Amino acid sequence: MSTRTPLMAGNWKMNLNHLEAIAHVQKLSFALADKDYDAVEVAVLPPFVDLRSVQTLVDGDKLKIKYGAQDLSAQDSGAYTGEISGAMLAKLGCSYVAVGHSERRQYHGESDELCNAKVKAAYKHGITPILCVGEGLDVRKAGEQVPHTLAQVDGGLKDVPAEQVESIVIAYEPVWAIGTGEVATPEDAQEVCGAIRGRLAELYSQELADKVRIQYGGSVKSGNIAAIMAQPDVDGALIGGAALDVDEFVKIVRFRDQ
Ligand SMILES: O=C[C@H](O)COP(=O)(O)O
Repeated sequence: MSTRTPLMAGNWKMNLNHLEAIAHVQKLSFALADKDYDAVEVAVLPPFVDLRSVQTLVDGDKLKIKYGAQDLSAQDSGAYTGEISGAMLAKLGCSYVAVGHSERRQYHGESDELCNAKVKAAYKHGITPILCVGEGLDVRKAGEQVPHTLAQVDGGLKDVPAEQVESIVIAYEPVWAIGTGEVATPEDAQEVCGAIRGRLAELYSQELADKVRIQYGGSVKSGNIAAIMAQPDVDGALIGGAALDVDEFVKIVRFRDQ
């Protein structure tokens, strides 16, 4: 039986300003109890401009909620207008950073090479990357979801050493299921998450592969999370829309109660 602690991470995307972020995290922390954190790791990924407020709240009230960013620069510092470095995120106490979310790949042209540089930048500054991978609808229709996604895993992890990769989180998010209400079936999720674990075993070792947490993401809600989490290679979820509703997010964290 897996000893991996599930990670439920709420990706707020471009929602909630810094005042709304404070109210949201306060409400979430009131709703969650110690036993929730014993069973599941809970994290939020707010917009950059909210992170200082979230840090102050989490530190001041000694909250057990983890937090992180939705992206980072591959560069450390310098003339990169609009970019945010891993060092800056580390200073803000970020535990996690999403890398290569499909919306970054789609709207900002992020390649596997850039994602690989961002994974390395995150580790350089002691932040755990959540490497996002997954296929679009055309790839799914062609039945190529496994090789497509494994190529993204290969690209994102190129030359990243085992001692770093053993802590990575990989989020499998079929693009056709993101924000569409079209959730992948639990079997769809398991097929690709299992293949990702198999690839980690090939690239590194079975021991390492067994340590890595692999999330599913795409229209996760309280009503479908239990069946997805019942799959042997799914270790949590990256949650978009449903994470903006505290009550719904808490129900997802408590998936075992359903
Ligand atoms: O990062 C989260 C994913 O893009 C899923 O978003 P969603 O839950 O709104 O479908």
